[in-house]
Amino acid sequence: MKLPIVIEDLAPGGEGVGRHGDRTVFVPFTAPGDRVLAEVPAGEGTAHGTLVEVEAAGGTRVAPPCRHFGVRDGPDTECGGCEWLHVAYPRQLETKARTLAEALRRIGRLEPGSYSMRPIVASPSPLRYRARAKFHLDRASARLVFFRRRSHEPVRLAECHLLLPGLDVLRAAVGPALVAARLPAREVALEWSEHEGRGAAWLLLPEVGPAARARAADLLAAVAGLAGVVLQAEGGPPVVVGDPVLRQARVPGRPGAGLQRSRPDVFQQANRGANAVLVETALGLLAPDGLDVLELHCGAGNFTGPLAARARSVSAVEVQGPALDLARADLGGGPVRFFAGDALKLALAFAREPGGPGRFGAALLDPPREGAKGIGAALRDLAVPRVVYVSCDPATFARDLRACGEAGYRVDTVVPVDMFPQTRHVEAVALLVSEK
Ligand SMILES: C[S@@+](CC[C@H](N)C(=O)[O-])C[C@H]1O[C@@H](n2cnc3c(N)ncnc32)[C@H](O)[C@@H]1O
Repeated sequence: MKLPIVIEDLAPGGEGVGRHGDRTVFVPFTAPGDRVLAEVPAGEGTAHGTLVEVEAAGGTRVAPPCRHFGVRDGPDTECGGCEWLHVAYPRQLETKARTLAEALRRIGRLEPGSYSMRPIVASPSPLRYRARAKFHLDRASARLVFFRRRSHEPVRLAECHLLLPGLDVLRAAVGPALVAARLPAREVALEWSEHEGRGAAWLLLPEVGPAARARAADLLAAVAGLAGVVLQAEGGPPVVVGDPVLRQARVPGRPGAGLQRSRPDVFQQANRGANAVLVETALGLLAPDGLDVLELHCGAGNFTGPLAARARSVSAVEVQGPALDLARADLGGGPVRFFAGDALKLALAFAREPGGPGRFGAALLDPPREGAKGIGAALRDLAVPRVVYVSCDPATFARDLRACGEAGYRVDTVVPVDMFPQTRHVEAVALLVSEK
């Protein structure tokens, strides 16, 4: 049935949310203040509706710049890449900060006011900010595509307003070249270095043998600006063709502030401008000057380099070999010692060593989306007085902060950072201080 609904807010899942009588209704592609007509399943209670028409636009609605965004009304619409291209950026920021505070309260048992919540840090660019992205190859159209929202149907991209212009050009060239080179990639990751004006690709293939390597060389010859490719079969080792190791400026436009190696199969923050602010925020909170620092989940050394410039020593832990290779190539010889392995196991092992407790004056951790279960107790056993936790998932972040609280740490400050404008995702940094 079609129901009139006034959209009151944005839900943590990204949809607009409003009420019809006593029913709460979630409607994608709506903005707070919109008066809409939505198709809603009959019944009672909470419902998920479909937008039929915006009868009157709310004050937070803006015109989305992309032809692929919004309700399905033709081929290549309802792209799953963005959620909030129709919502004014200040409202996106406000919603993200509130979602984070709510997760901290509900899951972390951290009441507002019991810690200092700083204003959310905006991305320097709300559009055209991505230096890397993952695509699928649609062989029928010879295009790199995103999937439609909640489906595996291809959206054959003619444009994407999240990609840096150089990455967008690479995207358009790589799809047809993959088909011409007969490389049946199931997934494709592309990365672009604004500093070098060149890019690299990672291809997930059914198998990687001499034929795939020869075809990858054809691909490199065919695509201007593509410097190298990493080929991988499911569960297999990465195979490098050409030179896929890019140099990214740590601060975009300021190569003098340092360069960092990256490769498309190794984790790296996609939003280089916001990443520079994230690193500065985390180090500002940690104050690592002159300290021996433990860094967990160091990846390719995003925080490690700036830490090494200020700390007395850095012990950096990472589980992924190629990430460590990049970090070592950039930072070997400095005051950094790298450890390959699981963050929790190594932290516990450090704590058991003679002189372990008290060995580190500060710690920084930046785990993947799943968080770092058990890390609170390990940090307590190490007697680390100050810890900065960087997270891309409010739910696991809140869970882990709660466990850190149970292990004797007080959450002092939290800073939300927007790494992913036009989506519901939010990054967060917390400073934890030992109460012991
Ligand atoms: C969110 S990324 C952060 C990487 C890096 N700090 C950066 O800013 O680019 C998380 C990193 O944790 C690593 N990782 C995942 N599980 C791990 C574990 N159990 N032990 C150590 N590192 C792990 C991943 O390989 C990845 O490099």
